[in-house]
Amino acid sequence: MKAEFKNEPFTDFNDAGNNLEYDAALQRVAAELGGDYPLVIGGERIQTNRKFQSVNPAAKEQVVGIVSQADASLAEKAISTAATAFESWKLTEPGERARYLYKAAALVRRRKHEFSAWLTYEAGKTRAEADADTAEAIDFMEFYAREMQRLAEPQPLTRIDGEDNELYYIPLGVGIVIPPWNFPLAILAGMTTAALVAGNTVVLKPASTTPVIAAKFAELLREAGIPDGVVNYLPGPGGEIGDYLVDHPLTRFICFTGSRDVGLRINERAAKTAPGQKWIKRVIAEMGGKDSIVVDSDCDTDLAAEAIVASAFGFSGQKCSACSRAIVHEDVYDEVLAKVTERANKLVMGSPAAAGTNVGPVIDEKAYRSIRHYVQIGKREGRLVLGGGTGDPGGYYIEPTIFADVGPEARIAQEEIFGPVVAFMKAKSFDEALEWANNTDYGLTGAVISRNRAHLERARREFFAGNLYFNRKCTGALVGAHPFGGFNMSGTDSKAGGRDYLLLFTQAKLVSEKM
Ligand SMILES: NC(=O)c1ccc[n+]([C@@H]2O[C@H](COP(=O)([O-])OP(=O)(O)OC[C@H]3O[C@@H](n4cnc5c(N)ncnc54)[C@H](O)[C@@H]3O)[C@@H](O)[C@H]2O)c1
Ligand SMILES: N[C@@H](CCC=O)C(=O)O
Repeated sequence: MKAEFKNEPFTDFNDAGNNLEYDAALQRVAAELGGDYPLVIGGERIQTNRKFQSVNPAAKEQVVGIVSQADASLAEKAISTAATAFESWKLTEPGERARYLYKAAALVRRRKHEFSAWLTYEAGKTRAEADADTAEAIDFMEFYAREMQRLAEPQPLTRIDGEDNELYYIPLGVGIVIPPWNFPLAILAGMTTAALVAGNTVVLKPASTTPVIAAKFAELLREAGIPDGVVNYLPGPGGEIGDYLVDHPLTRFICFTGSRDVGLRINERAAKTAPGQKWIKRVIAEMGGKDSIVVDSDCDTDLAAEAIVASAFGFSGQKCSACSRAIVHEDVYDEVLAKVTERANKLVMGSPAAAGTNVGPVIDEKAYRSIRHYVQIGKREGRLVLGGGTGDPGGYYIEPTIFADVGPEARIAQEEIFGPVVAFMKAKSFDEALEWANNTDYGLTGAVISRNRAHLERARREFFAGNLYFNRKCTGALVGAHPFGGFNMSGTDSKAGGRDYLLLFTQAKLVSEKM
């Protein structure tokens, strides 16, 4: 067993040397932009006639890669290849499977800035956000490798005289892994490697806007020695091949992270038994959020402002954990609003490749239009205090935007915007603030900024969120320390990066021998 798990440290970008190394990585990756990426099924690289251009959201004209697109017949080939590979992969010892993950983690660590640079180009992540994404990918692999080794140990069972009883966690079969674009390395790596270290094989369908980083990761798994067919890289239109993969009778489980609508669709389709299907499909679905930071009357208002700005505008608010509602007690409302506005006003919006940029672009034209539409709605539902505008038209830039005096039932207080927009809501009491924090269909993250112990204890019991934080931001869960996943329409609360996670990818088998 390896040494105890520790989180990968983040890079300090106040250090000039680290910035120079990042510059060099950006340059190396720039030389590779525009390359061709085939599908990879059973180790075979397959070019298709239909291609998708992945572009840099910060510079729309820049092509990051040209990616082949699968159709139903290639989806069929990927599933049957994964099913064949499962017959041998499931027999691989858990320790051996774990070693592949340690190796893959070491390879990413060695090329950390290079992976982060791809995230900057393809997802528009600033240096710090890209670095955190890469570090989390390393963490997931290190953590799940240890977890598999733990699950492979003899499991505690009640002793019965004359019997020898053992319980094994065995794999499920072929899994469809469907990640989102917003953590295109960490979440993709976490879901894929959790599935395979548990002994399953995978069809990996990356998000359409970030298929290149997915191809880089699939290639790295090969380099780490994972046999052909265990992970099959299958980019293609979600709406088209997604249903095919989900509906397939050989699909044993679906591991999805993304929007509520797609998650619910997958859940519904997976519940229908296809002809020839022998099992109940398992669905692991992590979905959206409408997350609140509650600010109490007795609190450190600087801390509150810092937490709101970091949670609302980090990666332009494109995190399921982002604070899109600041619910502030009326006693400190004006002060907190002023402090948040002052801090947000100083954020530097611009190219995520540049050192010192705080806010990059949003992911694509669709997101850009949708967020701008919400800004228009916000102008009717609240008072625009900051932002509302756009930036360099060469990219999809939207200014950090603050609306004040928003009601709890307003659309911008209820619907996931997934952009740099925060709604301030003035609560008369802590009771009212807590009631509003719970009045959404979601239940992913939340935070309370307070010095009042009784209020914190109440929130501990009553604030209905999968990840609740006190006196800090509501983003930035760390693997192992903050297992991540939400309640209600935020998903199945699968707690990625926690000790329960791998169980979702296994089934327990008990063998009892009479002695
Ligand atoms: N809870 C979490 O842990 C978590 C983490 C990250 C993102 N998210 C959520 O993800 C959303 C943003 O990500 P997104 O825009 O990529 O989400 P999305 O639902 O649009 O897409 C997610 C994935 O589903 C695929 N897809 C689309 N239609 C499909 C279908 N019919 N069948 C199968 N797959 C299909 C997409 O191609 C993509 O790979 C936000 O709602 C955010 O809150 C949640
Ligand atoms: N785990 C990340 C959010 C993932 C979703 O976007 C966080 O805690 O901020």
